[in-house]
Order: sequence, then C-alpha cells, then structure tokens
Amino acid sequence: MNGKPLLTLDSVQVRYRERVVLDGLSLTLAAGEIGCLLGPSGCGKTTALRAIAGFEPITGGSIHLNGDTVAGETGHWPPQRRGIGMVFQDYALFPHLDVAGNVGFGLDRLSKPERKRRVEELLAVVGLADLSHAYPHALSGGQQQRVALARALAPAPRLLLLDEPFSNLDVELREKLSFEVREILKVRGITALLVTHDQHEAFALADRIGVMHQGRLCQWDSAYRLYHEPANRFVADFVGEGTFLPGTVVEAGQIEFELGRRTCPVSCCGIGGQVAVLLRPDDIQHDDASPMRAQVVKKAFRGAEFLYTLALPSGHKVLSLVPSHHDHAIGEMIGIRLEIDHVIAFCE
Ligand SMILES: Nc1ncnc2c1ncn2[C@@H]1O[C@H](COP(=O)(O)OP(=O)(O)OP(=O)(O)O)[C@@H](O)[C@H]1O
Repeated sequence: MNGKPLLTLDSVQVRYRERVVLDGLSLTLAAGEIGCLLGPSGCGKTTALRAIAGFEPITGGSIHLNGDTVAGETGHWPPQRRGIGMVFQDYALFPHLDVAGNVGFGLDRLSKPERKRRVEELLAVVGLADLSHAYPHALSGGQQQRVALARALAPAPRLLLLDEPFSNLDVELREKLSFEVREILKVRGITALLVTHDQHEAFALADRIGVMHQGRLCQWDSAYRLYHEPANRFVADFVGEGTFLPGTVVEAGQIEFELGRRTCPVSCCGIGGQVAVLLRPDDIQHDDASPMRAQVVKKAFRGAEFLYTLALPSGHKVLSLVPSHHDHAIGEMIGIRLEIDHVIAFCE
C-alpha cells in the first residue's frame, strides 16, 4: 500500500442476533485509493458498508477513519460525525428537487453564493451542467446516477461509499460510467469503497479488490493477483473464468496433470497429494501443429475471439480463448498447447 491509511477495518464483526454476518473483516485503504468489496449475494458486503458509515453497530473489532477510531471499544460515532458520503443502488434522489437542488441539499452551512458555486462545480465534474434545472424523473438512469454522485461529493466527504451504484443500469452503460466515476474520483483524490457482485465493475473502478465469502474476506488484492494468484478455490472460481483439472504432486514443487508436468509450489500437501489445477482460458492455446488434441464441445462468439469449451481425452473440460478467424465446428478435434506462466493448484 502506498500513502497514509485513510480507512482501516480491524477484525470487524457484525452479528444479527446469534448469526455472525461479518466475521473478522480486516482491510486498509490508503488515502486516494479506490477499493471494492466483491462477492455473491448475502456475503455481507452491504453490512460492511453500513458498519463503516455508522448505520450498523459492530459487535467486535474496530473501524478507524483518518486516525480516529469511529467504532470499537472506545465508542461508536454517529453517521453524521464520520464525514462519509454515500451513493446508493437506487440513487435515492429527492423527486421534488431539481438537479441543482439535489446536489446542494447537504450544503446548508455554505452561504447562498458559495453553495451555488459548489453545485455548479460538481455538475461540471459529472458532466451535467446543462441539466441543473431538470427534475429526476426526466433524467436517464445514468444521469440520475451522476447526480447522486455529485450530491455525495458536494460536502467534500473524507470517504465515499458506493453500494452497487450501477446495478440498475444496462451492462454497456455500467462499464462506461465505472470508468468515468474512476476518473472523477482519481482527479479529485477521493478515497472510495464500492460494493458490487459484478467483477467487471470492480475491475474497471478499483485499485484494490476484496473477495468476500460468507462474511469473511478471502483476499484483498489487485485485480491482477486475484485472477492470476487467487488465495483459495472460492476466489479462483468467483473471479474470471476457468476450470480445474485433477493433478498429483509428483515431487517437491512439481505437479503432473493431463496436460503435462509443471513447477508449482504447493504447500498444503506432500508428494502423492491430490490437487485441483486451475486453468484459465488464456492458458490453453489453439495450435494446429500440436500433438495434444481436444474436442470442441461448445463455443461462444465473443467478437474478436471464440471461447471454446474443449473436452480432453479423459473427458475433463477446459476453456480456450481463440482468435475468431479460427472457426471450428462442434465435435471437431483441434490441436492445443499449454501456455501457462505459473501454475496454481489447490489441495483436494
Ligand atoms: N437487519 C438484518 N437482520 C438480520 N439479518 C440480516 C439483516 N441485514 C442483512 N442480514 C443478513 O446478513 C447477511 C449479509 O447481508 P448483506 O446485505 O450484507 O449481504 P450482501 O453481500 O450485501 O448481499 P446483496 O448483494 O444481496 O445485497 C445476509 O444473509 C442477510 O440475510
């Protein structure tokens, strides 16, 4: 991590009655960094945001914001004292206020001219200067989301929390807005934490991503490392596409599986141990000259590429990304080559 920590969660626990829904959540976000909690429905992402914002009391651990302990044994700061901005899934705009009224809503402490200036500045930042007198019902989903962002940024929060901010938008707009929002946050040096179950959104927006499963954080890392060096099988499955092939540890640091023998540091089992070898679609290359053959059982056109599902002689399936001018029919046998940088395997 570069820079001073702005947000630190130290073994945070949240319980609803007897049920633990956040279990020992620890993470640090540096000032100016954008983090993301990614995970399936019900894993505790929203609860984590609510705990940080101060809407949810924590039952263990502590939360620190810019050096202040805002939740923990020493007490619990109310949301308004934490100086945190929030953007919600449903935008939560005030329907009776126009765009300028929505953005200026939390700025009563400013004089009228200051407030006007601040609203204009924020609307310019989110590209809505021309719509300051429009009402929310007359705006598209993407425009409403930008108003919500401008409103959350207007009081200059120490931290911005975004809860599934793009989930009501179509896929294309989602990615476009993710990049736009990242640009806005980065230019202004705003620290933000987003929650989503959409990994493309996480990849487009965040510097650091935490994959959550059943209230626990499995890995808090860059998108690259989550994809290429997943900490466990859940992360490997949840992030990116891939399949697993059975393998055996044949000597220290060496595993053998259907596509060959490779170096792989496996610490969880000894020689003879059974492992599951992770193969990403980019690890399997199509090569007509290769003696290794596999049968096309499924294909998905992705524009520049086909994603082929291939059956190996054992019947196990692997995925392969192949340039789309290599258009092979279902049932055809094609040559493949293993082109893998570092092998990841998990003990069975
Ligand atoms: N007020 C509550 N009382 C009891 N249980 C709750 C409460 N709020 C959430 N839960 C439970 O806590 C767990 C975590 O919920 P949370 O909303 O944090 O998950 P999530 O990852 O944000 O899910 P989603 O992506 O569906 O919003 C869920 O099993 C949920 O049913």
